[in-house]
Amino acid sequence: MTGVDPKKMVNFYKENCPSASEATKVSGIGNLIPGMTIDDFLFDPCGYSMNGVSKTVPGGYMTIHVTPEPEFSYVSFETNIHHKNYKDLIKRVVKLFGPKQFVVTFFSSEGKPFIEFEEDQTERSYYDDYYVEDLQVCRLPGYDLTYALFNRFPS
Ligand SMILES: C[S@@+](CC[C@H](N)C(=O)[O-])C[C@H]1O[C@@H](n2cnc3c(N)ncnc32)[C@H](O)[C@@H]1O
Repeated sequence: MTGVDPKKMVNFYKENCPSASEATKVSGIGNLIPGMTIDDFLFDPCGYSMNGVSKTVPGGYMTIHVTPEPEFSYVSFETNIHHKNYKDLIKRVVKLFGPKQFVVTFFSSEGKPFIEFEEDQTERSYYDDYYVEDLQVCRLPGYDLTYALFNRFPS
């Protein structure tokens, strides 16, 4: 995610937030995926990283890194935890950070690419306030990789 909303970045500055666990809580990161043991870190003067391991899904993890400086703001999110509805998960992640642009890379070994966007390739698909700028589906041996680039509309 790039061009993230500066108002949503205030929690990732030490002068505004007393601790990493507070940043995890007030930013909403702590509620993204339930049942995680979280190891989080707030850099000085700003910046945030967290790694979470699932208490219930063996080997399940999530990780988030936040670079809040407005000149080059960037947030990454990654998880291997299976979700019935990835569209909903991505929507919730994007809402926490309000980026101007974001990229989704989606790996699936179940023969199911990121279907919600693959179905509508004739016109630009919309996703809340975002449109799909680019969409590529690579069918690789044993898994599919979907790449999608989203831009906020109007940009
Ligand atoms: C969260 S770290 C992670 C960077 C990594 N490239 C990523 O996105 O996975 C980047 C943020 O932490 C801040 N930061 C402060 N001290 C740092 C340090 N010693 N090493 C790395 N980042 C630091 C940077 O200014 C930036 O806002």
